[in-house]
Amino acid sequence: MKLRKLCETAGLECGDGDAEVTGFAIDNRKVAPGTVFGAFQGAQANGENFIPAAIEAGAVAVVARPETQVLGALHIADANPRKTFARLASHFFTPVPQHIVAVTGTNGKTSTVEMTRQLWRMAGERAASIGTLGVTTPDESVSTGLTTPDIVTFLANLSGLAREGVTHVAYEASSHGLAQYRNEGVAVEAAAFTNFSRDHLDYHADMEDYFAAKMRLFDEVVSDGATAVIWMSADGSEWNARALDHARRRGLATVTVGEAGDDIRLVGREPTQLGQVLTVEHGGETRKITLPLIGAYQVANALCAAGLALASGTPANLVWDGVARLQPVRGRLERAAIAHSGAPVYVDYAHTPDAIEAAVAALRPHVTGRLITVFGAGGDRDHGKRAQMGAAAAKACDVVIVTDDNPRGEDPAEIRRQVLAGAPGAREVGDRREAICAAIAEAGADDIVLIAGKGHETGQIIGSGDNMRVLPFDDVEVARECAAKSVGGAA
Ligand SMILES: CC(=O)N[C@H]1[C@@H](OP(=O)(O)OP(=O)(O)OC[C@H]2O[C@@H](n3ccc(=O)[nH]c3=O)[C@H](O)[C@@H]2O)O[C@H](CO)[C@@H](O)[C@@H]1O[C@H](C)C(=O)N[C@@H](C)C(=O)N[C@H](CCC(=O)O)C(=O)O
Ligand SMILES: Nc1ncnc2c1ncn2[C@@H]1O[C@H](COP(=O)(O)OP(=O)(O)OP(=O)(O)O)[C@@H](O)[C@H]1O
Ligand SMILES: N[C@H](CCC[C@H](N)C(=O)O)C(=O)O
Ligand SMILES: [Mg+2]
Repeated sequence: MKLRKLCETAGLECGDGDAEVTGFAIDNRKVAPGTVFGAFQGAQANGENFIPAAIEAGAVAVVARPETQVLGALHIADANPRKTFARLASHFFTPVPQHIVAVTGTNGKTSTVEMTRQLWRMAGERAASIGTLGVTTPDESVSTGLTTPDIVTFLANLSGLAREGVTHVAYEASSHGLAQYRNEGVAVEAAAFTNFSRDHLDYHADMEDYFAAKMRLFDEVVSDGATAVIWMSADGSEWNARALDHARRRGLATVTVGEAGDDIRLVGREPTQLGQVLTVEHGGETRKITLPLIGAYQVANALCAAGLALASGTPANLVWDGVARLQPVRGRLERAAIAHSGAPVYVDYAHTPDAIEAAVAALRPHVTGRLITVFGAGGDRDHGKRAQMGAAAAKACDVVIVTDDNPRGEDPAEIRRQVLAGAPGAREVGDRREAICAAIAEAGADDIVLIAGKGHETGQIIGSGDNMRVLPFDDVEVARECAAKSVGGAA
């Protein structure tokens, strides 16, 4: 496609620009002849320094701030180059699937996009999801490494999915992704907000800044007239009420969901051994639905997913039938093993204080003995959440073992110390395998073991920069190994 034509379609002024555009890149090392290069100031590097190298490699245009120097290629100047780049690229990567929905929130994004994908699939649609678990299509699941891929990968994935015949996509909009304009430029017909609590304060200045990043989804990213699906918990989170305000101010259709929701109202929840029976009011009808998953948090995600599927036009009877057939999401309260003693061992991706509380609350009704929890906190991430995670575990569990979880560039002992500061009485076992085996060996028949923090992850990240290594590590596999070895039973 000619550059001038592309600019015109995107509503940008690019002068003559008769060069042929062959692709887009935000990393000069990925530039080929005909590429449009996005030069962004980042957290680690300044992409503007790579403009000459990008032009040398064949870039025909550079999207960059007005004050940068671009010699030998067209300068598409904008004070917000990431936004303009996304807009331009979105007119190159076409067509995209007809139905696109997004999910944001501190916890529950991956679960909700995955459940939305499942609901669509059960309703007979060709559906995919994009998020922490990678790109999941009707045929396969491919990891992208980040929750929200970079804008080029995101748009290329969407158009690739459309070419494969996928018509419905649910994607996870992380706060990093939203702040960096990594996932936009396409028509988003509905978006969900799950919840908001502490995380990522290494990246965002404070909770307000973090919330503002999330609110870009309703304020700017979704299409005019889109639907906002908002969880409204019984305890009335102020953040969720504020999210609703944002949606209303933008003039979106709103669907409130939950105990305090008006549109999809959860009026009852009875835990059973392997799931829960929900009473849900929607569209003037009251339904009893058996959700084959445990834990209040999975209900929240399932109902938000239902809200998104309904907003995309999936018929209500198919959506609610689907909710009763949802499959577990990998690494989210996944029952990994049974110890010799009979104690079940669960793996969960809880890595925030709120998530630990939610995961423990999910298991508590199923424990007659002790709840034994093993977890740690990631390195090079929000330090302030560590003691709070420790406190959440210590308050609600009977035995807490603090271990390592992706120490990255930090000293693991120091991370554990910060977690332990909030968890009086907790034990410290640095080696994660040893910690998991200790918990499983100690569990008696009436106990439950929770291994939190890594969920679906398959590696332990040690070191950073050039010294970064990923050692194979899978909580589910390790739990099985330890269970096979366990001789069972606390005294
Ligand atoms: C803090 C953060 O979000 N960083 C991401 C972000 O970096 P950045 O824009 O700050 O880029 P940078 O590395 O400073 O470089 C600036 C620019 O120079 C370019 N560059 C750089 C070097 C070079 O040789 N040539 C070149 O052109 C880069 O491509 C970039 O455009 O954009 C990069 C390109 O897409 C990402 O690789 C990088 O993810 C890093 C590795 C990361 O760890 N990100 C995590 C924190 C993250 O994004 N997590 C979220 C949330 C997780 C969740 O809670 O679910 C996620 O969405 O995954
Ligand atoms: N609705 C919810 N409310 C509270 N906690 C939740 C909720 N959903 C999930 N969690 C907790 O958060 C963990 C991560 O869930 P999930 O992967 O769905 O979230 P996420 O938002 O995608 O996380 P990330 O930001 O790492 O991508 C779960 O394992 C669970 O412990
Ligand atoms: N998307 C999250 C995942 C955290 C998972 C946990 N295992 C950790 O490493 O802290 C992040 O990058 O902050
Ligand atoms: Mg996720």
